[in-house]
Amino acid sequence: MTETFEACVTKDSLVFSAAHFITFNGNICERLHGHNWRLDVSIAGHLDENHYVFDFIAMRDACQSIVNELDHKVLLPDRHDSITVQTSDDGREVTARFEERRWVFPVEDCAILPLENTTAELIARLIGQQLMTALDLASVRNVTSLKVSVEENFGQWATVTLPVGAV
Ligand SMILES: Nc1nc2c(c(=O)[nH]1)N=C([C@H](O)[C@H](O)COP(=O)(O)OP(=O)(O)OP(=O)(O)O)CN2
Repeated sequence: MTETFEACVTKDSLVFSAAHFITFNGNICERLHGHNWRLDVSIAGHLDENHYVFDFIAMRDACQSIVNELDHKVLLPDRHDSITVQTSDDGREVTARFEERRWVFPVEDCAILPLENTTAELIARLIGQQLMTALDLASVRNVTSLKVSVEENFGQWATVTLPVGAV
C-alpha cells in the first residue's frame, strides 16, 4: 500500500448562517428554520514538489468565498419535485411554494441552488463541485479525492467524497 496524505481545512470563519426547509418521507415539509452550517474540507493524494497535497491557503480562501455567498441567505432548491421557486418579473422577490404554503423573500436574501432538496448531503456535494472548479482540481495530478463535510447542527453532519480525475 502506498502512503497517502490529506490536507484539511476547517475554521470558525467557515460557517454560514442560513435558513432552509426540506421535504422528507414524501410530502412532509419542514418549517423554515436556520442553522449555522460549518464546512470542513479535505483533499487527499500524494505529495507534490512542495511536499504538499494541496495548499491550505488556497483551500481556505476558496472555501471562504463559497461560505460568503451562502451566509445570511435563505437556501432554496430549484430542482425540487414539489417545492417551486420563482423569481418575480421585476426581479425583486422570490416566491417558494409547497402545496398550499407560500414563502416570499427579497431576492438578495436568497441563494437559489441547483439542488433537489437542501439536505446537508446535497449542499456538501454542491460545495464540493464548486471547489473542484475553483481549485481546478481536475488538472492537479497528485490529488485523488476531495472530501466535503457540512455540519448542520452540533454533532450532525453529512460528508461527500468526490473522486478527482487526473490521477
Ligand atoms: N442525513 C440528513 N438527515 C437530516 C437532514 C439532512 O440534511 N441530512 N436534515 C434534517 C432537517 O433539516 C432538520 O432540520 C435538522 O435540523 P435540527 O435542527 O437538528 O432538527 P431538529 O428537529 O432536531 O431541531 P432541534 O432544534 O435540534 O430540536 C433532518 N435530518
